[in-house]
Amino acid sequence: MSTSPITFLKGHGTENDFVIVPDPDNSIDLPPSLVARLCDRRAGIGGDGLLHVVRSAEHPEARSMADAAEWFMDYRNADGSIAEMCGNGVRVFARYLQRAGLVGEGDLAVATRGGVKLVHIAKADSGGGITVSMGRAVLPEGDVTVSVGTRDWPARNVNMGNPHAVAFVDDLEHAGDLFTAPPFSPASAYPDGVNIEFVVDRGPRHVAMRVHERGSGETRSCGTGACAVAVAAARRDGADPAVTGEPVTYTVDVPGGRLVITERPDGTIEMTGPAVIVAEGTIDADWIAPAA
Ligand SMILES: N[C@@H](CCC[C@H](N)C(=O)O)C(=O)O
Repeated sequence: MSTSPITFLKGHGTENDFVIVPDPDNSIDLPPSLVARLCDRRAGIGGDGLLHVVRSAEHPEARSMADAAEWFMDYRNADGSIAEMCGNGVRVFARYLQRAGLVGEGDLAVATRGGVKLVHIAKADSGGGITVSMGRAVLPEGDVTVSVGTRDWPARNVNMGNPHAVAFVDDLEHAGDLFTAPPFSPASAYPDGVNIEFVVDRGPRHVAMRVHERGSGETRSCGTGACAVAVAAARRDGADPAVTGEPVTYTVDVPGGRLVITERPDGTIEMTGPAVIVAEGTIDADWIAPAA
């Protein structure tokens, strides 16, 4: 079977990096094994994940959202697994659409497995950041424990469309090398796996985090994770916009930069951060389908 070359781009948001595969008609076969090879940093292009850019009307998982959002972010983790949402990814996705001339500055709706997300692309002369309305956090009841080596911490279970465990620690070094996923309990809290954030305070409504992402390992940033952290920090600090009627904003530093997260009195969460397209190229047809 002959394989065609694939056009790709590379981009990142706070150094959470992605292989971007534009495929408006959903005609490219992207099995998990190919996604994992593309995301491989030595044998492939390299990325924490892959953004498959498809028209919503052309994708079975997004057709029902096509009236609300023309484009579907078919997000994959670096190991080829599927995730519901990627906060940094959706900003990079919007930046790609803008760069390709498919959308302009201003407002845009993007379909994701976690629902339609509203995105605002700021004008270049006002910083050029991208703000995403991430929806509401869900905080399931129940104690969760995360451990690294001989240390363990209670963690807050926060669902941002995808699952997170947020642990406040004394020192980010206590998270260790994060080469492997930290154990958590009970297993029943996260039947589909979890993204784990380790958090320290930096100042009033200012925290820093490291993350081990489900399906990708330690990454330099996680947008949904930063939202989960901001909500967990606010509740720990006794701040609940639904009670006070006032929005609450946290600055969340990640190894790859800074995200600003605001929770509004109606519970909706906005995330603002950068999104950069780095390169564009073509994936060799022979590499896509190696000889048997
Ligand atoms: N890096 C992303 C999250 C990507 C999905 C995650 N690994 C999962 O499996 O839930 C972000 O910026 O939110």
